Amino acid sequence: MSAKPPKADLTEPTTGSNKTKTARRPGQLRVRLFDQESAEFPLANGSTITFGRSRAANVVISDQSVSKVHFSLRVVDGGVELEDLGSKNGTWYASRRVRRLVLVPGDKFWAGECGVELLEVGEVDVEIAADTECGLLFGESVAMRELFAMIAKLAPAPLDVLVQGETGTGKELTARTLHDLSGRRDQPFVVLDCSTLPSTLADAAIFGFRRGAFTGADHDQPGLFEQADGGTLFIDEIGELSADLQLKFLRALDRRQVARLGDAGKLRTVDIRVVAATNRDLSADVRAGRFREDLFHRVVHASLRLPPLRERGMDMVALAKGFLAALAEKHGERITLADDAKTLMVTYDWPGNVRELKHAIRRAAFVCRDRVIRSEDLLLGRPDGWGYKLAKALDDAKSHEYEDLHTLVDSIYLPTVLSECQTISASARRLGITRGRLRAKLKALGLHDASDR
Ligand SMILES: Nc1ncnc2c1ncn2[C@@H]1O[C@H](COP(=O)(O)OP(=O)(O)OP(=O)(O)O)[C@@H](O)[C@H]1O
Repeated sequence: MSAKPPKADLTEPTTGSNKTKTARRPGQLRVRLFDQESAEFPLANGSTITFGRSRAANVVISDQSVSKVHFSLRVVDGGVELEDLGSKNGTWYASRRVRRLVLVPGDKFWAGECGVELLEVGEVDVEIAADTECGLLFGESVAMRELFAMIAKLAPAPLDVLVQGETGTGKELTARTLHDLSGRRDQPFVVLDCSTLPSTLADAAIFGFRRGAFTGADHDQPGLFEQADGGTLFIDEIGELSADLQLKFLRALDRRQVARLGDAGKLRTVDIRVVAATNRDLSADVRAGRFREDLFHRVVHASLRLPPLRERGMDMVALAKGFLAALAEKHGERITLADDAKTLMVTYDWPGNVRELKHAIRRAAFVCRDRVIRSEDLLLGRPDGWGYKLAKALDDAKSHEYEDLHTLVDSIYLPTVLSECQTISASARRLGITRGRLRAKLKALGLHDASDR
């Protein structure tokens, strides 16, 4: 079986500059396992090093009291984060069992009975983009601009790319940017989302079918691989692929050929560049036998890691201003951020990353007073709050349009206000609208009962 690389993209990118600068960031950990020489471990931007007794760990410790994958170290703001990965004998610091802790050089801890000392966090020079924008992505932090420099290099290269990052960090936007900055930009960008593929329809959707291949197949239909011919196939959530599909993908990607259902004899050659994304640690899945190693190597010619928002310096504030500017452009209302809102944003964890920020800012823009967003308008970290429900509803509805958002805000926020204020008058006062207007809104939402109050 011959592996055919994707077509070389020789044309120059249309947007995004390749100008770079140099910056310094933490890039090396020096650690000593007790009774051993110290060892140095290089760190890619934001990456994690795992330690344990088995080969599944990045650093193997041969000590029976240490679990297979016992703990990890990762550079964060202000030190090195130690995380116990569910070990049997525990991770101990100052005689206390810990799950997560930020260490500074000189700190010692125990993994089971094995002592570990963090000696030094070394800095390295990295190349960062001079620009704070890269295609569709925005970021001022060193972490993001290091990524932009890498995207600018990889986009025109004939390489398949794996994009890793937590949910909402911008993986799809990155894939789109890789496409837009490549020579394939005038060709299709096709999305194949493995997490929403119903297994019964998966084969037909991905590989296409021939008329008569199954009941209801009344025409010939090319699958997603063929639809992406000449362009980019974005395989989202590739870690969710079933074992059966992993094998079929491997064959298709290896040969760069597909056969439609009911037409097995006819192989169709496709010229695609694959960009895959996952929020899982795919190499850990490979080590654990959940993901095929051969498929992993087939789709990972190069990989990009999107840092979580909490590791992007002050980017959340700059991004929030960008989202507000976009709203102002569309609706003519200029809304600003109060200092306490900025402080909250910088200290908050952002588990939903940029998506959570975007929703938080948009809904705050609706409910804030005097066109200023204050910390209480952001409703962060309150899973019981209407804001959280709204973010979830928005995600479910995949609706990002202002008008839809407006209705969604009303449908979730208004009943909450009503139940808190009890009467129409008090609710209208709280919302700063007339009783008549509130009644009309409730009626439009079909909330007649509530409007009777
Ligand atoms: N750096 C960025 N600049 C501007 N907008 C961004 C950035 N990153 C993400 N976004 C916005 O955040 C939202 C989530 O982005 P995207 O869908 O690309 O994330 P994802 O990592 O693919 O999410 P998931 O894992 O849940 O599929 C989108 O609305 C996107 O426009």
